[in-house]
Amino acid sequence: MRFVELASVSAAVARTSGRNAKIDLLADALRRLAPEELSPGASYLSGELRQRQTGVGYASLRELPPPAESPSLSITDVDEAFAAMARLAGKGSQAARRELVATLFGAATEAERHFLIGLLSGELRQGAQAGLLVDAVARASGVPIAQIRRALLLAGDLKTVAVDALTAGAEALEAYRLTVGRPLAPMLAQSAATATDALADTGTPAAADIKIDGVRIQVHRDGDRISVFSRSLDDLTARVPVVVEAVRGLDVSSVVLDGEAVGVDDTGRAVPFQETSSRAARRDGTAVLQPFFFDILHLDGVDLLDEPASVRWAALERAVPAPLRVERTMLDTPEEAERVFAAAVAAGHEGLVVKSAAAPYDVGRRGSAWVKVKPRHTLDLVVLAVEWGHGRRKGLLSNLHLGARDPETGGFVMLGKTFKGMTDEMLRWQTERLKALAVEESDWVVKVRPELVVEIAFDGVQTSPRYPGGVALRFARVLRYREDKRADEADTIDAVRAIHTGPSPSPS
Ligand SMILES: Nc1ncnc2c1ncn2[C@@H]1O[C@H](COP(=O)(O)OP(=O)(O)OP(=O)(O)O)[C@@H](O)[C@H]1O
Repeated sequence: MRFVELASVSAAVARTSGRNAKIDLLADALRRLAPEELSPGASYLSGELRQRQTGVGYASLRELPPPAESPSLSITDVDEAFAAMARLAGKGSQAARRELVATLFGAATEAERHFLIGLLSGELRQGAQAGLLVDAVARASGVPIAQIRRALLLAGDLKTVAVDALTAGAEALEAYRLTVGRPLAPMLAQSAATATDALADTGTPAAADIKIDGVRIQVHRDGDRISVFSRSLDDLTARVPVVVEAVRGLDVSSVVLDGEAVGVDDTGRAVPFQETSSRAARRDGTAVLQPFFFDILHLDGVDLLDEPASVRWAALERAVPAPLRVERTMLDTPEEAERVFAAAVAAGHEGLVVKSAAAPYDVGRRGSAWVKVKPRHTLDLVVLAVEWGHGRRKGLLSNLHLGARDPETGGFVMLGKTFKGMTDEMLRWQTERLKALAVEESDWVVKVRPELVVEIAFDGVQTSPRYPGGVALRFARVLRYREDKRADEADTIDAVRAIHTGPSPSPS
């Protein structure tokens, strides 16, 4: 396929409304790609290329030669050019890169350029686009979507999955295995309003775990090699020496553990989340974050992902001593669930995670096998804009405009504003952070790139013609920033509407 066709598919997807129609366009393009074009084609259609992978500076994109009159580039030409740019390093590489950019763009027509710049600037890199492509790979290959998703989470990269699904089919994907040392997307939890509802969702037998208010960790150990990954699969190893030493002390040869790390003070008590989160961000290895493990995905050469939770929990107890595990209580009745929940809240914990004893580890899924219950309901929203403060807050960015995710459009729907709940330190921090995300400013309002996720408490959701989604939050206030979450993981407008129309499960 010629590159111009890929560019026109991308433009058509952007123009088309409706998720299904977009997926059709992408699936059709995937079917038309030759086997050797599948990997770059899938990667570019998902907008996956990053500016930093190629090292191309924005400045060099402003001084381009005139565009070509007619298209001549193939997908392979473009991919080879990007690969050559990425290989450049050291002295003289800047000039060589500029030359490669000039050659590539000189051979590209206006339409192709638009797509190339979108790729290089990251503008095409939207969660929505990548999400659509996952569906498109399923549609084009005929492999069920659930299997594509699982393969994606195990392989960690859509290109590989697309190539295997389209050239070798379901069987090739079935052979994907967990690899010790390579992180996989962690299993996530749904929410319920009460412990009784949570148990109704999981079914019995189940267990109630204390919900630890820290940061998610996934620890891989292969012999002496230990790596720790975050919820978003970033490598945290150098930042959490206490976790590394705790896992080194286990009597195992290889293991993959899932858990939560939390800051503790001198007396061993957990510190507030904001402190844990800032300790996790320190790069100097001085952070004291204590691990509490709640699951095990691999032990001494045996994969446990597909085993029921009861089998994994028994393996966890064998491999990890009690002080390093979360507190877990087996549950049979709603009364027990309510009692354990009340005790957890009274002891100052964030809540419970109720877990089905029969379920496998659902890589990357938010299903009914794990259901969290908290005494307070919150939403994770995205900061869309912010207003300069007045009076005591003069010079600080204060009133946040909050949005929920709209999965249909890939955009955000504004739900209201708040300047409540922030400490002085948070105000200073958000001012710096939001200044860096600013895109335009007028009349005290600074519009920002929608990247920062903030956890909001509220008293309810009301109908409001003033806001575009028709709903607004009552008494919204900031609890904390969620730097471990990306904007495409924020709560959706549907979750907010579900609270409005109730009585349905609450969000986060
Ligand atoms: N015992 C536990 N079992 C599972 N997850 C736990 C446990 N204790 C704390 N957690 C944390 O709770 C999270 C589960 O909630 P969820 O999957 O919805 O992620 P989240 O949106 O980050 O959650 P929240 O916003 O409620 O903290 C896990 O990612 C993990 O970090």
